[in-house]
Amino acid sequence: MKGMTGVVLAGGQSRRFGSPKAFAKLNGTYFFEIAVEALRAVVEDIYIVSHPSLVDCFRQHTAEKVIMDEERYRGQGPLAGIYTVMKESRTEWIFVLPCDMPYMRPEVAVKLAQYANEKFDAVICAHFGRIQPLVGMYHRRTFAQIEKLLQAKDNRMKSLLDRCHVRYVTEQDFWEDEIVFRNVNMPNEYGDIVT
Ligand SMILES: Nc1nc2c(ncn2[C@@H]2O[C@H](COP(=O)(O)OP(=O)(O)OP(=O)(O)O)[C@@H](O)[C@H]2O)c(=O)[nH]1
Ligand SMILES: [Mg+2]
Repeated sequence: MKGMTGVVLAGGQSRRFGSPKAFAKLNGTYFFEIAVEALRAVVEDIYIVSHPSLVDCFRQHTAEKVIMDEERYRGQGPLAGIYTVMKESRTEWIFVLPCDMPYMRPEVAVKLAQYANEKFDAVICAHFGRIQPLVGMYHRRTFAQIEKLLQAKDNRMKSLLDRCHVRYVTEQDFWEDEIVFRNVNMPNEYGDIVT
């Protein structure tokens, strides 16, 4: 879709996982590639936003753009990643996915993208009663608010959503298997994942 930039959030430390989650594999595919493939179904331009220790590794494994969280907000979590890509890109919307949802599918991105609507600041998956702030679209007009939160060291995605006009997309809008929203935190959570 024109007017939308894709973002793979991959700047976490994977402390609980023990090795970089972006490079864990499901059925032979790196986790980050699963997110890239899902985004590719809806956007032309994709950024992987990570931290200095992983940039070289990403560049060896992908032709996508790889950038680092803006230095002044580094370590402040996904909000810093979103901020960085909004600064780098020009589109009205950015479509965010985390690098640790290996069951994510392109169809989810396609269906969610249909809910992009100028009336809202953010359009976020909230299937089965669980808000997924890292599976959704953020309008550029949220940039100033994001910056304000980062400056105040309030890094919670919830703080941003509380200050935005959000369209929560649920199973009543489109049905999806619960599994697609599973995010991996520990190495032994699921049997089919290879670290
Ligand atoms: N760009 C960016 N992404 C982040 C940052 N912190 C977390 N993420 C990403 O946000 C998603 C969810 O984060 P977590 O589940 O906490 O992953 P994590 O921080 O790597 O793992 P832990 O160290 O165990 O908390 C993952 O895709 C992370 O890579 C950050 O500071 N910058
Ligand atoms: Mg974390």
